[in-house]
Amino acid sequence: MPNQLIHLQHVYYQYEQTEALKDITLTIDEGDFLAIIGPNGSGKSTLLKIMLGLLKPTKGEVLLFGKPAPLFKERELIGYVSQKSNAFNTGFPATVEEVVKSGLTKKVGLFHAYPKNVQSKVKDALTSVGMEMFAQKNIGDLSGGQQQRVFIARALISNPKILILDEPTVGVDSENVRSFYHMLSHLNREHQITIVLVTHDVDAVSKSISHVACLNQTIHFHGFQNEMNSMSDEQLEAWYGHSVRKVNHQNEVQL
Ligand SMILES: Nc1ncnc2c1ncn2[C@@H]1O[C@H](COP(=O)(O)OP(=O)(O)OP(=O)(O)O)[C@@H](O)[C@H]1O
Repeated sequence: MPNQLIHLQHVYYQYEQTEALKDITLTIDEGDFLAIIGPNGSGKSTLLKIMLGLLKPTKGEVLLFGKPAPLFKERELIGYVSQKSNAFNTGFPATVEEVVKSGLTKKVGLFHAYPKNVQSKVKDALTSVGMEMFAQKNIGDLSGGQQQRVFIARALISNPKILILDEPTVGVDSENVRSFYHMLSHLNREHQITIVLVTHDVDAVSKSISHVACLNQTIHFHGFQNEMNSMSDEQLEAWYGHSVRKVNHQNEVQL
């Protein structure tokens, strides 16, 4: 039986005025590469925050690595790259190496010494995202896509088992989006890192992912990427909330 890293059971989340999530039951197994897709305001970021244990569900249960979320303490097992990472102050005078090293802070604490092998950890993290040549560059001198890779390296330095990314390709130009997803696919397949991401790039991401979840308050579909092609137009419209056009490219679905 696959190892369940995250399990949500009948989860609801209510902001003051808005019911953001309704009856979500979802399991993420070790090795999955899951894309969560859905229209604006459909609850994607809220769902990620629930998975991270940052928001407590109004109703329902969240298990992280088999433990109820409030009892889960091994935070370094879950790497997170937020939407805000790419709104980084590009004038900030930090090298790529320093940014990646700062990912260890939650493990060593602010005033503790870094481990002796910190340089090799930085190098390994940068190599895994194809950015080892940029270690001494100022982060502000990199493109949006290169910065995102550095933030992923920062999340990877504490050896997480799962990486959670909220719209990681915002600020990545369209030519580089596919190679960005290819890099994530490499992390998933070669480094055995489970990946969950929120994205609007249904077409570009489809070659890399194993699973897809279609969200609009509740989960309208969760399954293998190629099974999404079997969703009827009625199901797609119920999910998306308005008329959509499906274009099949062998195993791809474009909306
Ligand atoms: N802090 C908050 N307080 C009140 N309502 C909120 C808050 N955050 C989100 N919401 C509402 O909850 C719903 C889900 O928001 P969420 O940000 O999770 O959606 P999303 O799918 O990530 O949206 P987008 O694609 O636009 O980023 C929306 O109706 C939003 O207005």
